[in-house]
Amino acid sequence: MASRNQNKPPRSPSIRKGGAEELFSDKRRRIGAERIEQQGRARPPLVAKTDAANDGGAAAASEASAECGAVEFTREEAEAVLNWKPKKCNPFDHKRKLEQISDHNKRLRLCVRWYMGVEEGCIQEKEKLQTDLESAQKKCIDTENEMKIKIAELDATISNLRADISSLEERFAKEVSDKLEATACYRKEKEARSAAEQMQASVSTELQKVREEKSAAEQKAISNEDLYKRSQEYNSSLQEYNSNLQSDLGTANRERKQLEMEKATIVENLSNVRVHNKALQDQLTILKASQDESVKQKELLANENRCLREELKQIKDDRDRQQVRVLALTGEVEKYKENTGKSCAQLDTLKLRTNALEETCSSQRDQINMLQQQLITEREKLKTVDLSASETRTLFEDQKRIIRELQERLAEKEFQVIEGEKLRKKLHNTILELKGNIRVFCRVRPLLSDESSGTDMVVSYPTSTEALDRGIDLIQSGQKYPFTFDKVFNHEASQHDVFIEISQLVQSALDGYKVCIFAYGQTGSGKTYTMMGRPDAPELKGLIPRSLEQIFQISQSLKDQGWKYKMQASILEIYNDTVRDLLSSNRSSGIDSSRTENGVPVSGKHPYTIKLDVNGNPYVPDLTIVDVCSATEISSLLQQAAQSRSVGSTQMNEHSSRSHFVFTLRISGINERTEQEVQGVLNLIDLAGSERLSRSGATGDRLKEAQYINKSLSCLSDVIFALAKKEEHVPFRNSKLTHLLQPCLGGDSKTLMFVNISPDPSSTGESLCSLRFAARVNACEIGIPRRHTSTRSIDSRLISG
Ligand SMILES: Nc1ncnc2c1ncn2[C@@H]1O[C@H](COP(=O)(O)OP(=O)(O)OP(=O)(O)O)[C@@H](O)[C@H]1O
Repeated sequence: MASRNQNKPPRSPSIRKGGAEELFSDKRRRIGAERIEQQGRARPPLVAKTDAANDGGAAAASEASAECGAVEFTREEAEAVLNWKPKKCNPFDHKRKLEQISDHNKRLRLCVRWYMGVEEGCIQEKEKLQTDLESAQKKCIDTENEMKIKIAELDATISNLRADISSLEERFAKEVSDKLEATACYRKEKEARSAAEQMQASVSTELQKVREEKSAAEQKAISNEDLYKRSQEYNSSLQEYNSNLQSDLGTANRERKQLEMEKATIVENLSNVRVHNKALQDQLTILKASQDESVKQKELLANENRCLREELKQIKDDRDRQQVRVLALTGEVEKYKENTGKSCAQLDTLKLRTNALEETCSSQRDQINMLQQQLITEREKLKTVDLSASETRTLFEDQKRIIRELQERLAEKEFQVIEGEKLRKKLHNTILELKGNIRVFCRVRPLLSDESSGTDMVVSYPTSTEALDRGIDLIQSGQKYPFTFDKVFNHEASQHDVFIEISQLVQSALDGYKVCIFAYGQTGSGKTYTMMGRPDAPELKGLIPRSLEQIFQISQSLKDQGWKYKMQASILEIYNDTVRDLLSSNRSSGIDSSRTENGVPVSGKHPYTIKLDVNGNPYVPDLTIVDVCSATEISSLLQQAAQSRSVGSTQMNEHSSRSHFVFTLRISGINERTEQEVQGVLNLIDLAGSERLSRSGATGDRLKEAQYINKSLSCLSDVIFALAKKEEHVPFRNSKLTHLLQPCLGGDSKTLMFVNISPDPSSTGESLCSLRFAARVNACEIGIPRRHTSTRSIDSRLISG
């Protein structure tokens, strides 16, 4: 405050002490006073002065000038000075006006001076306040720093307090443990005290007894003393009595002796009493010593008891304090217990669940361990298996690669095979075409046992290179008739040799061509032997069973190339241009001899006719067609057909050789890989035996029969000839044989005719006719013009012989 007072702005002497602050405080007081005045109390500040100035005029001005620098203005006063207006007076009273104005100027000067002084004071005050502010800020910063330091100190204190709290807690825990120990100690001490009290009580009891005994001994000693006194009195009385009685010496001596004896007894008794008394005295002394000792012990115990009581009191105080704390802690503990009570239940359930889970976990852990062991072993196994698998995989990859290569090679080979098969078919067909779609083989059977060869050879075989195995010379009446065919089998040719030559045609049937093999020749020339052979001897099997066996063998082998074949067989015979189903189940019993067709008994059901389907191919309605899968089935069918044929012949009283036997196998092949389809037909025909009518001598039905055979054979040759020449008009279709075989004879069809020759000299004419017929068929294929102008001429020649 002293420094503040030193910084007071300079004031005019008229200004009261207190500086600008006091000025402002005065001003504030004044403004406050004005407010109070406005509220009720009127203050006549400078108004009176102003009025006085206004009214006083020059006097006021002079007064103001006299008090220059000592005038204070309020705001209103200053405003009044600033807003001063000259009073209305006589407009011509200039002197008065001038006085008023000069007075006002003086007041203005005073006011300005005052204001400047106030402003200067304000500036100083401002500077001072600034200084104070800076110092206050500095103080503030200092205080802040101090506060920070104090905060740090407080933090340290807090940490110390926390450490203290922790130490106190530790101490509390220690004290609790001490308390427990003290409680245990107290309990022990209590027990010791109770034991001591009991001991004290027993000692007190003993002491009381001793005291009682002492008192009893004292009374006894008193009584003994009384007795002694009385005894002494009695002795004295006795002495007096002795003295009295001395006179009576004798008696008295006796009495004295007696008395002495009594006295000795009494003395003895007295000594005994004394001894007893001494013993009692000793006992009393001992008891006193014991009492003293007991008293000392009692004092010691009392002191100890006192100490223990003090300690107990302290312990009790401690205990009370601890109990207060314990109560507080117990309250907290109760709260905790309340909180923990719920948690305990949850904890129990959780414990139960945890136990259960732990049990599960332990069992699962065991399982996991076991499984891990298994896993380890399995992993080891897996490793070994992986190794072997990788090796196997490598091998597998190699094998796969090899398989792929092999598959590629296989596909390539299959493609090559297919292409080769196509090529083979093409070449095979080309070869056959080159050989001729219509070929003629000649077979000469050996002489039978009942036939005589005679001296002249009927048949000879040219040995020239170009005619070797192809030429045959027939000698009749010394004249040699040379013929050339595609192949000539002499009498030594076996069935196998013959089949080798025709096996290619069988292959053609599987390739989808129509193949027709038939045997032509005179009766007994060996047609049936060639076609059917002898069923009892396998090596003598004919072309039909051999061809069918080959068909099934090849079809089986072609399965690998994707070919699937369906075979359907039918067997019929044509007798006198009447068709007979040889596989019909009612064939044997169904012949009604009363019903005939062309003189032939026919089935009771109906005669078999040949019709054309939508493609123009002939078929026989109701003909038995059997699906066949093996050559065995075929052989059984052939047996059935042979049986039906012989039964039919017997019933008709005809020989089976006079009917045409036609075995037809329709082959449907499909290749799913190459999507190829083939439809082949294999016709194996054993024609009826031709004969020279002139020589046979047949008449009636037999003649008609022979005429039919020759006619049908002539028709067949004509049809073959016409088809080979691709003539539009095919003659002689009225024969059921040609009608049935026509689709198998033209175009790409393969036709093979066996001409069977008998070496019997008696049938040389028939052989010549057969050879000529075969030569005509052979000639049409190779383009040789017919040597005969008309088939009729041949027929007529055949018929005329
Ligand atoms: N190549 C041959 N080797 C041995 N014996 C044969 C040969 N050809 C035919 N024969 C025998 O000749 C006899 C007549 O043969 P086969 O019955 O086959 O003649 P065919 O032409 O069928 O007569 P048909 O026209 O009357 O039926 C039979 O006993 C047959 O065994």
